[in-house]
Amino acid sequence: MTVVDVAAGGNAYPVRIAAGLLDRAGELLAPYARGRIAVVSEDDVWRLWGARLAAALGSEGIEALPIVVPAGEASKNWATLGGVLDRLLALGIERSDHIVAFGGGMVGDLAGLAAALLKRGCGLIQIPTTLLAQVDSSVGGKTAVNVAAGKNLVGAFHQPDLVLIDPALLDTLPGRQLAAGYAEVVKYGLIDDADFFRWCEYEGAALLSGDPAARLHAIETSVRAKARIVGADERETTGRRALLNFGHSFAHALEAEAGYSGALLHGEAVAAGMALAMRLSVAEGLCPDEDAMRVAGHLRVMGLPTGIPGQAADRLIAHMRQDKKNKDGRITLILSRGIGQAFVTDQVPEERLRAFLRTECAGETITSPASDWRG
Ligand SMILES: NC(=O)c1ccc[n+]([C@@H]2O[C@H](COP(=O)([O-])OP(=O)(O)OC[C@H]3O[C@@H](n4cnc5c(N)ncnc54)[C@H](O)[C@@H]3O)[C@@H](O)[C@H]2O)c1
Ligand SMILES: O=C(O)C(=O)C[C@@H](O)[C@H](O)[C@H](O)COP(=O)(O)O
Ligand SMILES: [Zn+2]
Repeated sequence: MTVVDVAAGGNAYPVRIAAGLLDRAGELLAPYARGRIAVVSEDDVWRLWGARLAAALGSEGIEALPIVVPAGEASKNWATLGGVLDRLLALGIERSDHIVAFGGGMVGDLAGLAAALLKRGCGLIQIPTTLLAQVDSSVGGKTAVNVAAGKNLVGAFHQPDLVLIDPALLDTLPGRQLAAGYAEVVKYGLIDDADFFRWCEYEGAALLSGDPAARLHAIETSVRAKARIVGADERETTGRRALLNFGHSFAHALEAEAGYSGALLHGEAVAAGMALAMRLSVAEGLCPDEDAMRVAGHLRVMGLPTGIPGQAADRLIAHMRQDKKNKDGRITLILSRGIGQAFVTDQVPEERLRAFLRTECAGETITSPASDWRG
């Protein structure tokens, strides 16, 4: 088993990674349970894997108390959060108890926020079931729901006490979801690890086709990168953690335009957003064109969207004005000086950003299964 420690929130917590870990959940969760433990999940994950988790917990005499919400990003909202909190209260969950988030990033963010709010904060354990959640959302303590004004605009930092990553859970994940999660893997290469981006170019296809070694390498490298950045800037105050938002200013605007529907997955939006961030960096004279082309080429080969034809630049800018990274009314972006050299800036005037987006929105469709989406 690989263990990566995340130093955040005053305490370090372990991220345990190994195929088959789900079946050891009873033994690993026993120190956090008192004969029973609430498990927040969603219907597809619970149908596929709920019995395995319940059996693993049962083997140590722990009763799983499932709270199951509908699958999909549309559940990451106030109403569902309220329902989860009511259920937790009805179950008599106490502040010293732990809640298990068992699902992808949607469940992780929703259950994480419920844990942050319940009785002003109870314990949280993440058992991520998508590639995206295993490489990104289960680690680092960001929790949130989407609201009418935008993506993730209401939330809290609430670190888990334990993260259990079982790559074998990805065996049932549909290919489109794997590819979407892969966008966040590529992100770590683009932030500050050019060698890892090169690894992605060589091994990304193996990872998506289910190769266990490639999968494990991608998860371990991603979790280590995330732990390093979160450890340096837990609450995104120095700018270091904001690097994890590479591609996200655009991505969140695109997701809002898609109405948080399954038409555009978060990871797909991040892929398009990263391609845009690279091209904007080129347009600003910051980054070699060949790097932007290399990134877009790789994402496209992996079945991810890299363009935004048919979108409305003004609408995207309106969403971007709500971004949490903005300060003093200036849009803050993560741009790039080249692969592995991302940085934070508020130096792109809104009018240049608008002109860039207008050109992009008027661009040609670049076809891939995911980029059929036109908003
Ligand atoms: N907190 C963070 O740091 C952070 C980081 C990245 C993304 N996010 C958030 O995560 C969310 C996206 O997460 P996601 O991509 O995991 O989406 P998701 O949680 O909606 O899961 C995607 C789909 O995969 C299905 N699924 C999950 N596990 C499965 C399995 N093992 N087998 C078969 N199907 C399975 C789900 O039913 C769902 O339909 C977004 O809300 C995003 O904002 C948060
Ligand atoms: O952990 C972080 O920090 C990230 O930015 C990771 C992102 O992949 C993730 O999508 C996150 O939820 C975005 O955070 P937000 O603060 O922009 O809502
Ligand atoms: Zn993300």
